[in-house]
Amino acid sequence: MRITIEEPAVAAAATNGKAHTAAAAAPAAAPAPPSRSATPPLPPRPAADGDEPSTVYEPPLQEAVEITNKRSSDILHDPTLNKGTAFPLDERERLGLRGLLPPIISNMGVQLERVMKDFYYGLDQIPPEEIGSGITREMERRWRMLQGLQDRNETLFYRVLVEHFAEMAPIVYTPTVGWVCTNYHKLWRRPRGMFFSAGDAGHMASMAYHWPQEDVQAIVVTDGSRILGLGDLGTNGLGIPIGKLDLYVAAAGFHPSKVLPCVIDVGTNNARLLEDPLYVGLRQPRLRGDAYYAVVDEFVRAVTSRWPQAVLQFEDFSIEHALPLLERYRHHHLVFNDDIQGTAATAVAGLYGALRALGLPPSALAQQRVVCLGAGSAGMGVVSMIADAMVVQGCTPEEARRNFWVLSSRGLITSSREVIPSNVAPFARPEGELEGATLLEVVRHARPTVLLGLAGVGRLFTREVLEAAGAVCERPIVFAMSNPTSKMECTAAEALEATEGRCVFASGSPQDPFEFQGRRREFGQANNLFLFPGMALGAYLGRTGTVTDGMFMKAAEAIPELIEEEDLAAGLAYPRIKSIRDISAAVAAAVIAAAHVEGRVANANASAAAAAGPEALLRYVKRMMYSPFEYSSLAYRPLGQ
Ligand SMILES: NC(=O)c1ccc[n+]([C@@H]2O[C@H](COP(=O)([O-])OP(=O)(O)OC[C@H]3O[C@@H](n4cnc5c(N)ncnc54)[C@H](O)[C@@H]3O)[C@@H](O)[C@H]2O)c1
Ligand SMILES: O=C(O)C[C@H](O)C(=O)O
Ligand SMILES: [Mg+2]
Repeated sequence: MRITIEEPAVAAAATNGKAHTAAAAAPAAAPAPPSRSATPPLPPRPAADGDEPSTVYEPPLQEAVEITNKRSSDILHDPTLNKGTAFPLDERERLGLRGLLPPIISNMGVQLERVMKDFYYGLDQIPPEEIGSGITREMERRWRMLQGLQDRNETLFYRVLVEHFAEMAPIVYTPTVGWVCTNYHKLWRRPRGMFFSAGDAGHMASMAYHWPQEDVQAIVVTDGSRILGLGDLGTNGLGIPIGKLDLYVAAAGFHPSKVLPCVIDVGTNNARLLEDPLYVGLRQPRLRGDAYYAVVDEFVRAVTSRWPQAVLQFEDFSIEHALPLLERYRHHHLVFNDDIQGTAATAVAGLYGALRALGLPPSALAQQRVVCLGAGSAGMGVVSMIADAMVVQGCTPEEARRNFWVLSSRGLITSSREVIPSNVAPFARPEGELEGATLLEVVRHARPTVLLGLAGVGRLFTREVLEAAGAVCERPIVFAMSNPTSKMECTAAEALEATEGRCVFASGSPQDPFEFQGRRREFGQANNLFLFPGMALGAYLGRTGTVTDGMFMKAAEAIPELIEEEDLAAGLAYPRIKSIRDISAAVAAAVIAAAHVEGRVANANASAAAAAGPEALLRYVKRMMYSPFEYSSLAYRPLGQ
């Protein structure tokens, strides 16, 4: 319900000194006569049918004051009340909107500019060519269409997404989501998720209560500092948690109303965004050091106090903060870092899958020689977990470490380098072994069986590198894991051509099948989408308190079991993503089983299911998953009607 107060414009002019609304700016009317009583005179009664015409009725000018008893998202979803990014701070505070809108308060002129740029669609948005050859205008159109559906009817949106996951994941998720984040401030329609910023210090705990859902089970948060391989996109990075949580619902059966995408805006160092009048994030350089951690700590306290059972996934934090934040919270909170841990488990799963495809047992992992391009959050997470998996397969930690050659932007890392981060040091090659060597030199020298790309730069697996990999190994495993498509180390076609079709290839961003040497070739997607939805579901259902390395290891081992025999014969290292719900259920069950062995399952039902054995546990997980295949009833109906 809404109450509209209409006041004579002169009153507004008297208090404010100048007319400041569209209505008040209309041509001036004669001032009302001074009143002798304390109550203002009633306006003349409008003429009614049958009245003698006397004077022309002149309605008082209206000041646009509207008082509403609606709050928070109900206001944003009421088109007559909504002002989008133009809500001033006092209204944001009084109406429970703080946190539901980006931190910048725009005026209508900026909003108008955004609309007009969109009206001349495509003239201002970054052309898809710049984001990557994988994104076409048709993909943009499909993204807009699906987003409209999600805003109107989430049940139908998720039904469509579940039924057509393989076609639609590349639209709502990687790689199209990279284009969405780059253009987020230009595509802006209505907010989804929450915005916490450095300007909200001291307010975050109360802001969490502005979110209308009492029961939030999963939160994905970014600070926008390393969005895919696209760098610092500031508040625009919120597109990534939104895409990840779309997969939480579609792939793992979280209820759509119980997931919460968040961005922590501590500024951006992206000059293009800072100069763009349409940018909706804080216009300041990124906070660092103690000031940065104070903001993230307050955010974590705010959301974990309001929703203590929720799983919190950290996503796309730059190398400076990704590992320190994980270490800061992982021992006391239900958190994980998808880029470090989810990617690592995905790579281990893919290697087990590739070995199966090559007809080798899991124990063969311990004999692989691995060259990893990229020593960042993802690269070192992957290398460390593969080494742990090699130990599971029978070698000593020292033997495992000798199987790796890791390169950063300065080439091969050896212990003769002056500064080596502590998580990289165990994998530095011995002093004197080709410090700073190029990838090509390293491939020729190390004779790898596995080539991993996690540098986020694009096309570093050149034809020469791939030919060398094919020359030193009969069936090299090549995973070009950087995202989005433009940052992949090589395409599937490049890998196959350079190795005469012998390599087992997978990539972080999807690759279409094609004919090669008279045979249709398809490829696995080495993307953490195999891990994070099921990991979160298992941790949430189990109420596991924390997320351990053991839970990730068991999740990784569960995935290759699900590759179909005919797909193994065709050289696929991963199961097909059309089976993503079964895969996520299996991952969740593996996670609960591992946590059960570690004595961490606090939910009695999950614990009993784990105790009853793998089949009972999988059945329990599947029954707990939300399905968008039926609308739920919003009116009471006796059973059977
Ligand atoms: N497929 C997946 O599931 C998945 C998961 C996580 C991250 N990624 C992708 O991995 C990439 C890296 O992510 P990150 O979080 O590790 O980033 P990061 O910034 O932490 O690390 C990047 C690393 O690449 C190295 N590097 C940069 N240029 C290089 C060059 N020319 N040669 C060799 N190394 C170079 C840097 O030195 C650094 O070690 C991104 O593109 C991201 O999208 C993919
Ligand atoms: O988002 C993805 O597609 C995978 C991964 O988390 C990444 O950062 O690239
Ligand atoms: Mg990521």
